[in-house]
Amino acid sequence: QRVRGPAGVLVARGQPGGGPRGGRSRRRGDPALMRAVGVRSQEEAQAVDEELLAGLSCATAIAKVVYVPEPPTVLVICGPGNNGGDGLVCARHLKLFGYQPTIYYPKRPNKPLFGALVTQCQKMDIPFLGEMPPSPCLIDELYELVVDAIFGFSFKGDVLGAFRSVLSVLSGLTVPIASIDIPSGWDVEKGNSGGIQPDLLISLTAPKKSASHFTGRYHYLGGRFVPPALEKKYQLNLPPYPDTECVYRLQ
Ligand SMILES: NC(=O)C1=CN([C@@H]2O[C@H](COP(=O)(O)OP(=O)(O)OC[C@H]3O[C@@H](n4cnc5c(N)ncnc54)[C@H](OP(=O)(O)O)[C@@H]3O)[C@@H](O)[C@H]2O)[C@@H](O)CC1
Ligand SMILES: [K+]
Repeated sequence: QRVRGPAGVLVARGQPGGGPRGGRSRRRGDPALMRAVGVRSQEEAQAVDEELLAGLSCATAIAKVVYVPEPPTVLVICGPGNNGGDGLVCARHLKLFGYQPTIYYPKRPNKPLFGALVTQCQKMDIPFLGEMPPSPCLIDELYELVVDAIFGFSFKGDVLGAFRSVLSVLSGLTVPIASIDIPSGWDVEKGNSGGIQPDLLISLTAPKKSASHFTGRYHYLGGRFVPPALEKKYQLNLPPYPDTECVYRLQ
């Protein structure tokens, strides 16, 4: 029997990520099991899958750029929405790729998906910081890379609340920043010339208009999950991902 594992791939039950092993076998349609697992609408299931695949794309793009020295220590800063969720998934895959991620996740939404993503990171022994390192030089000293998973395409206006000071620390960094989908604090369409300037941008699904203001060295497209009908409807003209790759280098 095959079930959906943590990375959104199909795995055999009893294999890592494949659910309960051994013990009393459960018959199909067991109501207790259904209650424990929870049921998802088609739309929710698709959104979960996309989030998981988006996070894998981000970790893959970072691994392709290969930041040295080894083993690279990475600070992953996660925001309150799905961009933050992508950061959690990215951190987990970075750990599997041999990196040493640490997560700062100060504003956690009360939704089961995000709770599950945190648990998965904890099970991988990824540490969570209680406080943001207060100065850019402390981050420069402790980490080789910062992953910006704070805000994505739903960000609007000026940065409000606690992330204002987080972004002000990030704008003083010497170590490179990898931004997921959109550099945080940038207007989704117009960018932000005074904001953070990432070295790597991983655009998900399709680059947003603000990507034309990106001046860093590496730009990848990730999230190979767009159905052909949707690509046609929105005229996305996505590039051909080679072989089984989940990322495509645009710059
Ligand atoms: N097909 C898809 O959907 C896919 C989506 N994907 C990923 O999801 C990302 C979009 O996620 P998202 O829509 O959850 O919102 P996101 O940008 O993470 O943050 C919203 C949060 O920010 C807050 N906030 C807003 N403005 C603010 C301000 N000025 N100052 C301070 N806070 C502000 C806002 O607060 P609120 O307005 O609710 O109070 C809310 O809490 C997308 O970029 C990509 O990474 C991929 O996984 C693949 C497929
Ligand atoms: K971001």
